[in-house]
Amino acid sequence: MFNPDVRLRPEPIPTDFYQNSNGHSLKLVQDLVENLNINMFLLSYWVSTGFLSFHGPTVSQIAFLVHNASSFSQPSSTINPNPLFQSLSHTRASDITLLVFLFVIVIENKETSTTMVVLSSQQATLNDLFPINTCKPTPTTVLKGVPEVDLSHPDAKTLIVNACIEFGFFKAVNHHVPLELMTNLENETLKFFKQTQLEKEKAGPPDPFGYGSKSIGTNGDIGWVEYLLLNTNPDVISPKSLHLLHQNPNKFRCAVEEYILAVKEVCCEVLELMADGLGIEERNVFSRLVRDERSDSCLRVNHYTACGEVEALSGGGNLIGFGEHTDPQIISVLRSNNTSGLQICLRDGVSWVSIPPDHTSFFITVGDSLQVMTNGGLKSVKHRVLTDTNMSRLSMIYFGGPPLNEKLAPLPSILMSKKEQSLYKEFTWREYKNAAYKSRLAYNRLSLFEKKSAAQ
Ligand SMILES: C=C1C[C@]23C[C@@]1(O)CC[C@H]2[C@@]12CC[C@H](O)[C@@](C)(C(=O)O1)[C@H]2[C@@H]3C(=O)O
Ligand SMILES: O=C(O)CCC(=O)C(=O)O
Ligand SMILES: [Fe+2]
Repeated sequence: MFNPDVRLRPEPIPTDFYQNSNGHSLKLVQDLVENLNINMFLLSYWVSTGFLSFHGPTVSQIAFLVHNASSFSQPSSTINPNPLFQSLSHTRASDITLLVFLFVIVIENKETSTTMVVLSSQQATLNDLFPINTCKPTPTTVLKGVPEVDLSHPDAKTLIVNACIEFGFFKAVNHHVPLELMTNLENETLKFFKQTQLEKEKAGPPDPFGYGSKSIGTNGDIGWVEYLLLNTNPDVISPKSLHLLHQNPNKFRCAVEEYILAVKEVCCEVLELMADGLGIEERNVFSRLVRDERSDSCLRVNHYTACGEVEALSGGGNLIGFGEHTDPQIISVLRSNNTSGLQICLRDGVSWVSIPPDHTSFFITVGDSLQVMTNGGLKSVKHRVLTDTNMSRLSMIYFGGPPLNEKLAPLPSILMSKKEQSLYKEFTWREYKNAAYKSRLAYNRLSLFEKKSAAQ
């Protein structure tokens, strides 16, 4: 972690303060320090912020300082920026005329209280340095037969179960949530995202709730995304979520609350249809967990700005907005604007297909907890988001989760009717969530809870 004394000293960086690993980069740093009047404070601010682009009338060069987010636990919002920083505005990558990339690794020596900045090669390309991965520029396969279920259709329960067995995913139409309610939240959150970076960061860093940018979770995952993560239960609402709701205009709060009420209903309706479709007598076996007043559900709003020139610079592939993962909860209910980007992985485990967006519908994904409760009958679906070059994507996802103390294990009725052995150990949602939040996005978290003998 950064030494706060060093961080706050507004002095030029002494030349011997940084070292380069290969003899190329020193001049670049000197140029940056001299031409841009960068002082120690500012450099530290960038580093602890993790990723920042800037421009200004007197600034002829633009720098991206990139680091592995997991190496810094110092929250950027605790740093009081100096006036120089305030005069620099956050800018979209596509506004940038000249890019200079630095890869900065800060090594702190606790004994001597010194910090060394090691810079990678000046010649390094974006591909070498940019930590947001890209996908190979291969033609995208669009899933033609996206399973679509009219929630009011008499066969909905069977169609849902079939889609969840085949894809772990389906599109829900005829859900009775007014479009206006969805666009209202979309517009209110867009107002939030349009604020300056400094303003937005007052609601961060995510703990996991709050505003986050580029860093996803706390284990080094990075994507071309900024987001708001809120927990939805008023009784267990985190101080960060509360602060966000109260700091922002009333309209924002109403939009969030109204949306949560409506989307929770959709979530429970789908879960009841699923239980029915699986032949489970207790229709509310899944939905009661989400309806429970202690339910640990949350709402996430992801904003993926168009990646423009950064994409071109990165070799033409799409930037990863949100890397591949499964959602740990029971099911997730996703609604997005009409910008594409969502992809799911087919059951072969290797083919990725794009899901055409539909701003009037919900997309439902099976989460890990449902996989456990159905003993693997319904499997959680790997999904990811790639950014669009020209259009921003805004998505809001409701993650229906059980109460923290809820024990998760395959349902006895499923084991009996299918004459199966349990594939999973019993664990509480708290235990699973803790393990999940310690893992990287792409990690197969359920493997930690599989019964080894049954899995073989
Ligand atoms: C890298 C991570 C982000 C995440 C927590 C985790 O350690 C692994 C699971 C991630 C995920 C995916 C679905 C949801 O977006 C999320 C809120 C969740 O419950 O699990 C995120 C977590 C997060 O962003 O903190
Ligand atoms: O933003 C999206 O469309 C999906 C993001 C996602 O999968 C998540 O937040 O867990
Ligand atoms: Fe997800």
